[in-house]
Amino acid sequence: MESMGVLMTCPMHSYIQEQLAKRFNLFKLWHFPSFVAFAQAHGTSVRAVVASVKVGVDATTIDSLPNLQIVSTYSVGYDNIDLRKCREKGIPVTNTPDVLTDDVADLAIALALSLFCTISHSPRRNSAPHLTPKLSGKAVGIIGMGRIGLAIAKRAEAFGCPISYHSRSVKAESGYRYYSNVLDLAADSEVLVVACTLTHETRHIVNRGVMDALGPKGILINIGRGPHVDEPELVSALTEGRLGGAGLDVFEKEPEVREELLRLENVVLTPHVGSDTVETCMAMADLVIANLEASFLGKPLLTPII
Ligand SMILES: O=CC(=O)O
Repeated sequence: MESMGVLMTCPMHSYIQEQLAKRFNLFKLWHFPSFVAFAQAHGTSVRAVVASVKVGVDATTIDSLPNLQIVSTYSVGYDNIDLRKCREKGIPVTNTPDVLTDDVADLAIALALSLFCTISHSPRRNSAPHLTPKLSGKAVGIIGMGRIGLAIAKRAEAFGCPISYHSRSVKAESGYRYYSNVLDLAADSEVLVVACTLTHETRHIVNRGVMDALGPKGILINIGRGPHVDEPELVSALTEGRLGGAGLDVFEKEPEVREELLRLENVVLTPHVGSDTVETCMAMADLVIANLEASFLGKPLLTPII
């Protein structure tokens, strides 16, 4: 398959870059002065685009690659892929579900533990005694009860936390308490975790009202997407003490992080690294490659979104 043109939209981890380069005719978009320059020189050679959370695939890209037959994103989220355009052109899109679920759920718990137990800024031994609230037993509300939401719930259950959730539909088999309304979920939660897909409907699902309902002792954890949370409102709520704290892996305008968030004491931040473990990045890369190979061989795709 060495002749198959595969375009990477941005730098990714070394393993996926090496594996793609071994198997296909790999084009790295960032080595070209512009997309237009790339498309003029190589547009007709491209059979697949590999995207990531950093750089997705827009309608112009899809329209400029006449032989494109698959878009495969090295991520579970696909909010930065123009699905409407892909559907219109009959181009399938794949993502990397399941393989990263554990890592993202682990990070959600790590952020919560870090905030509650102030691990990340624990007092020096000889400073005044400083007590923190405990995580065990706190009421946890989860927005989104998909694979990742469920994995977070299982972990939080092990801490003795009662679990409630909001999602598009009731997941009766989960056995957790369902809220049709995020505001009510927040009011009854001490920790609110955002774990849903980013869509038009879930943009700013955590707004001022939700933050106020969570309250001055409440903790917000976001391992979903930055735009799920109204960030200026988050900064105000944290600064004014209307919200207890926030653990954030994602931000509204990545890779930028609001200056105010960096200065706040009741905040723990990680730079969108929810799936960045060695094992998971390899499994994600292998899944991207397996989808590309299936597409090139005319076989069924492993993890199609459309
Ligand atoms: O954010 C990470 C992903 O969507 O995989």
